[in-house]
Amino acid sequence: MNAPLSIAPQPAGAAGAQAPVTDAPVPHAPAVIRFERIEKTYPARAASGAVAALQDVNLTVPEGAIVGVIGRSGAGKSTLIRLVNGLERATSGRLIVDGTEITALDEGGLRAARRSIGMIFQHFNLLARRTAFGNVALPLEIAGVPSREIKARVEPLLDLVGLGDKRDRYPAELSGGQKQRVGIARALAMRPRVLLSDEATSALDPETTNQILALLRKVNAELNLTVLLITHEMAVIKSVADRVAVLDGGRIVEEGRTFEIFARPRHPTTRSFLSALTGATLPAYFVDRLKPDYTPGAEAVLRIVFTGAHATDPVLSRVARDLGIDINIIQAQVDDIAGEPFGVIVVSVPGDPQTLSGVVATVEGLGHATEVVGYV
Ligand SMILES: Nc1ncnc2c1ncn2[C@@H]1O[C@H](COP(=O)(O)OP(=O)(O)OP(=O)(O)O)[C@@H](O)[C@H]1O
Repeated sequence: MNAPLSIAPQPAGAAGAQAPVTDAPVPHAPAVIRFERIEKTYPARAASGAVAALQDVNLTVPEGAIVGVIGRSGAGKSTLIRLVNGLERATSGRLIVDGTEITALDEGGLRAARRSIGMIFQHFNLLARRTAFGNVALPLEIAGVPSREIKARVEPLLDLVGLGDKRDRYPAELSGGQKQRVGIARALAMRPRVLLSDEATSALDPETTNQILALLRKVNAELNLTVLLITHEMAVIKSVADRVAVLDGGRIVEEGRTFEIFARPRHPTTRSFLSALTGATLPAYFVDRLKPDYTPGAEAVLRIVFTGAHATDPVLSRVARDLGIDINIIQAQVDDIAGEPFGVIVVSVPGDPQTLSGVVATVEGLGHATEVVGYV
């Protein structure tokens, strides 16, 4: 389905209570994680009422996929990921992980199920008194694996994450990125089928973030590991996730292939995450001038997404010619999302509603998606 984007502002929360928008069917690979009508309500405390942290969450994570869940602070991301390994219990609904109904397990059953689920954390959660080797070995020791086998399993894992030469270093002697590599090796020690990533790159600088995300892609591909990650950064989703679910106020408001969501975001929350990403790549002097609303004489800043083989130049020259307007190119870049070419061009055009809707209609009529980023 190629529903064009409308530039008409949608009332806040207009889509919030509806079913999530999704146009990409979940691939046919078997589901390794499946949330079915999951609800999670934290009970009332003395000073505060009950909190509905997750409502009617339905989400499928296909085998071998990397699925990202993005949401703002308080959207319910941590709650969602902690349900998967039973650190939180759902109030209602069914959650199936690797063929086991997690929601039906008692504590003993959960302990066993956790062995096939690895997890990495924002602050790494390493034991300061153990070396890199000792941290990776810990889950194996707890499971009673003989020490010779532990060595045979831990050393290749340290090599896999690029830390073969740091096996005897303590966390305090490692950089943030190296600590997260230890965290990843530790999460893989029990040979899980599922890896959960809880804001694993939020404490890292951009370059280290990219290295860790590349490592996640590598272990996903080499070990056919299914990955569910939560983040508040669209850049993380763009770099690593095959599919994305947008969580807002405890509900999944949009879900689909990352490429499709980037090309045609439909929910206001998704759009605002993408605008923030576009904003982050625009020159600072320009972002400082951006206003959310039109004032007479202002120019509209339009983000146009070109997918596939469409050329950009004929579109812009045609719009300029047909409407008799000037178009200023502010930024143009060709990106790659999950291996598919994806061109984004940011332009400014006359911002009066009539001209702007003419521009949008022409560009969308040629099959491209548009979004008004703001006005200057
Ligand atoms: N143990 C708890 N008891 C009561 N309320 C909780 C508890 N944990 C989370 N909440 C509430 O549930 C909602 C969702 O919280 P959650 O931590 O899942 O969100 P989040 O998207 O992970 O946020 P952040 O990005 O800030 O970590 C919030 O309103 C939060 O205050």
